[in-house]
Amino acid sequence: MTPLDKAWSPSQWIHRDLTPQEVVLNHQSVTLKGSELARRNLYCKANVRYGATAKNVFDLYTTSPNVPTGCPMVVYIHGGYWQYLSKEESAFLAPSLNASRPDGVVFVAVDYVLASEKEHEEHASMAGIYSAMQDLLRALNVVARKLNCSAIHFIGHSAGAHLLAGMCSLDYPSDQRPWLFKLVKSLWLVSGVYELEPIRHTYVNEPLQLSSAEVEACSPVRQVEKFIRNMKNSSDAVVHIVYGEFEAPTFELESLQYFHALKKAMEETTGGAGFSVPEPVKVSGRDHFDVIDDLKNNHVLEKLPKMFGEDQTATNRTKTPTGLLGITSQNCDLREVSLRDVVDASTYIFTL
Ligand SMILES: N[C@@H](CC(=O)c1ccccc1NC=O)C(=O)O
Repeated sequence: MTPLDKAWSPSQWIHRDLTPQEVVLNHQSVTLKGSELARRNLYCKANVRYGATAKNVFDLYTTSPNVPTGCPMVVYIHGGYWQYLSKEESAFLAPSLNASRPDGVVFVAVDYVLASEKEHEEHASMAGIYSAMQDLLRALNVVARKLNCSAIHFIGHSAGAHLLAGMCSLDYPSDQRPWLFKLVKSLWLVSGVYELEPIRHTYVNEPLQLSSAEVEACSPVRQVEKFIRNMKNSSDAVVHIVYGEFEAPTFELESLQYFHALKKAMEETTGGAGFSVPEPVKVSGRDHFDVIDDLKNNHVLEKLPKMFGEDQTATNRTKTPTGLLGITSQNCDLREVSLRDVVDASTYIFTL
């Protein structure tokens, strides 16, 4: 293993009695088991299509098929260097998040095409994976508005944090930005990668084959102005940058550099950014993997109330439930959907 490969292998830097291979397998098994618990105990509407391929789907998990008005939506985008894992391992936070509020949450586990899935051709490139995030944001807005969600919160881990930051740094038509970002209340960027150039010189690049154009367009640290342009339409979102104490030093640096790039660009923005970025949180005693595995039960859970703010104990809310059954999509091209359709349609665009 070259020093550069090691620097970009989070499994090599753990302080646990496991081999690097074991720690990756352990992450997969913990997240899979947690997700199976969600599938057993929560209502799940699987495979809602948001984009061009059969992998551009997400699953919705709720405490009941009738979602009370005002439930927040929480979206999880998995990591795995754009090559491993799937939505099947992405619902492990759903049980604890659903239990953390009286009305639960609408939890969304996202699938996306992986670079290793060559059958998806151009969608399996970084540019393809990245641009699918536009479709994802549009689709989530459609569903959130249909279910009368009060807010959307995003959690991305590792490569998923990269995609989440990327989703907020893409070019959107200016007339779409206000409604696409209006519901966004928080981003949780956990152990992310924000600059792709170093990765191009490691084993991670074998399936990715990054071009220099992709490195430029798909490195969020190089696109902070677009992030600010988009996110100033959010509802005063908080951007949390989180990483573990026992990360590879490169990963700590990625988080700190992204934080400073955002801060600098925010300072240079006239009229205020419309969102805030607290100091990055370095979670003690955690590595790249258990920093997210344990989000459900200890150190970071105490931060979760902040995720929902005053929604926690909302009692005076009008509780008109909205049927989750109404939002099954079958081969529905969400890119054709406008906000008007979603708000005005008496019969919804999805068919059962
Ligand atoms: N080959 C990597 C694996 C890895 O980075 C990873 C595995 C599962 C979930 C997230 C990961 N990291 C970034 O997305 C390693 O050695 O740690």
